[in-house]
Amino acid sequence: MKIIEVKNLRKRYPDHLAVDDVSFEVAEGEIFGILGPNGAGKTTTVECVAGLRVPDGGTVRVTGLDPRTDRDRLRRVLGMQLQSAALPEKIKVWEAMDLYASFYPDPANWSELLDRVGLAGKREAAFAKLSGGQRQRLSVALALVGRPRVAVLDELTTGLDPQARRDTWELVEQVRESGVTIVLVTHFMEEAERLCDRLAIIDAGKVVATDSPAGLIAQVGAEQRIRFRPSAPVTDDMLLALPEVREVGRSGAQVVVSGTGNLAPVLTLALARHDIVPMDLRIEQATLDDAFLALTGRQFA
Ligand SMILES: Nc1ncnc2c1ncn2[C@@H]1O[C@H](COP(=O)(O)OP(=O)(O)OP(=O)(O)O)[C@@H](O)[C@H]1O
Repeated sequence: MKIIEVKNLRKRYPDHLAVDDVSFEVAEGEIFGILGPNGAGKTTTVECVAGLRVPDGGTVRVTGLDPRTDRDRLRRVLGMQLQSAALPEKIKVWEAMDLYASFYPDPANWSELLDRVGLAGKREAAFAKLSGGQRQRLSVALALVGRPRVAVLDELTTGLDPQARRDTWELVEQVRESGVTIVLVTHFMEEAERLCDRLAIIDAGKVVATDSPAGLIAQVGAEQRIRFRPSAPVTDDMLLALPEVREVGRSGAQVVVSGTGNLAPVLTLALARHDIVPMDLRIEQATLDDAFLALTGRQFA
């Protein structure tokens, strides 16, 4: 079932067309990414989805609700984590949770939620005293306190150190496992690749492509490169006979094979059939960066 449907969304600020033509659908239970460089229109898009901005064109439906006319009902199904949780410095963690819970008719048990996001020990701490990662965890808990079916997480890991970022990714996966559909706004390729089931790449207010991370990479025919040292001589012809292989190069004792599709398993199987072991095997996978470059003609800023 489609939990979110966005068709031909358009939003103009007085001096800037922020969202030109954005369409996508989010299925129940998935982690759907909205990936794009700074200023691409990601935040404006999700603000329209959450009913925080009124679009100039197009349609948005969230569980069938129109954010423009069903704001109250929408608030109960969609939880929004804002880009930088703007809480008063002195508010304590438990006070913030209690306050947000009071906005909903049937809130989650916020004490359990704090436990789930790893902040049980910080109940009495003031917002100002939390680390960046803890603030983000709190903002996720606040987005979940109304028991939403969809949580929109915007730039969740910006400014976090690598460990805090990984912890936050785990949290996002746990939230999804608990049955909440997630829309994840990010400008981190690695984050999108790691977490999202599917994603829309947005550039200059338009969707450039929508697919799974692997699908996007395959769509642009981005290549993988495999390097290895064969345990016995291997001919170029033998490798080029595999449909997945496009090019074979040599670098000293190393063979460098470029290609697409299931290159790695196909290649290792073919070598095994010839009793050749690929020593020091290294796979250089194409990434979403490569896909972005191929789709837009420029590097991801
Ligand atoms: N309230 C506003 N008034 C005028 N222009 C705005 C407003 N909000 C955003 N913009 C402009 O619209 C464009 C899209 O902004 P938006 O925040 O949606 O992009 P984004 O992809 O989320 O980028 P970022 O990751 O930097 O937030 C940008 O050029 C931005 O400067």
